[in-house]
Amino acid sequence: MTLRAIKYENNNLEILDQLLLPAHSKYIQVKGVEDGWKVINKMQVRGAPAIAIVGCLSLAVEIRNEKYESKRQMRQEIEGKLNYLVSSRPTAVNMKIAAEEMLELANKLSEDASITVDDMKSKFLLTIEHMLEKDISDNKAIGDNGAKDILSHVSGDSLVRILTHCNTGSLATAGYGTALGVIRTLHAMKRLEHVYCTETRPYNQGARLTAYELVHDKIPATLIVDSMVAALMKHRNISAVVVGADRVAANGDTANKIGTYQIAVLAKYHGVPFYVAAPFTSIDMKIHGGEHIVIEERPDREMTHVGEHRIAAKGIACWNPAFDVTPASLIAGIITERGVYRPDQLREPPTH
Ligand SMILES: CSC[C@H]1O[C@H](OP(=O)(O)O)[C@H](O)[C@@H]1O
Repeated sequence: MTLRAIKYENNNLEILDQLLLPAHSKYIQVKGVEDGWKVINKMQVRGAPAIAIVGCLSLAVEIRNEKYESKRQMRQEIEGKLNYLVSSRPTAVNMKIAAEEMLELANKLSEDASITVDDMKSKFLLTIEHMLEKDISDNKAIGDNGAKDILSHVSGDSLVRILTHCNTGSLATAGYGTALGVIRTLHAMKRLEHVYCTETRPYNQGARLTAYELVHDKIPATLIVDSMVAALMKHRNISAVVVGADRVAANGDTANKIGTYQIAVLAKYHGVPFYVAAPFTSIDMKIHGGEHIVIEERPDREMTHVGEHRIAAKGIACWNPAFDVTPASLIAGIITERGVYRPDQLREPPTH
């Protein structure tokens, strides 16, 4: 049974409530855009690609049974709902890119005199539904491209040891995953000796979600605390670090889960190649560099409590940025569905 963060059948949208994992596996229904905004903002569903897919599917669920007077009215309502969904979380670019693309489609359809308002709705809904299968095929291509590049830097048929951070698997996407997709492919090729996954405080995507996926898939793995990364690189022969991305700027600077930047610095110090795995739906060509990426700050309670249990002294001030930016200079390769690129190749990827 494959792990699914998102279930969408017969216009019924459900998401796996990731705040309850790994103890409880419970799906909750998303009945429209308001629900979509809430489950994304609360991080019941999270992960850059999954955010865009759930956001757009929540729009699909909402508009499917709506009656519109005209294509113009439909387009105007779509724009307002898409802008609302983009506001649910500011750092990952996928929802913003999806909203721009869906609005461009709505404009094109509303200006096409040869189609009716019902034609416009069905074409619009089909495009959203296609996001699910496209994300999975992108992730499998990322897995293949990443595994091939990592193995090209090791001798013979030796096995590799990979460190990853946060969760970038089936629980962050429509399925298979980005960085975890590379790990799944290496495992399928029987070239993966071991995975190390960080706990990823304070939301614990690594301990609660990545460990859950790795155990589910029976992939040999060890959980480490975030502060163990330097010791791990010193004492274990890590072949590569592979992480995901929430927003890659045009120069390759990458915003990803908090803690990624310090792992990249340690990888540079220890001579370990550091890869970012991300589909082009996570690459923001409209911003030059990482200094323009808005970093979401989350509630103090996500640091001071684990569930209902307080672990930090009452009254202490907290700083809880959910992401940090890794400069392109620390990134060996950006693994995409189209190939693996050096950061400076993103603007004009080489044609292989
Ligand atoms: C393929 S998921 C990309 C990215 O999203 C995660 O952030 P969050 O759990 O806050 O949504 C994490 O940064 C992953 O690397």
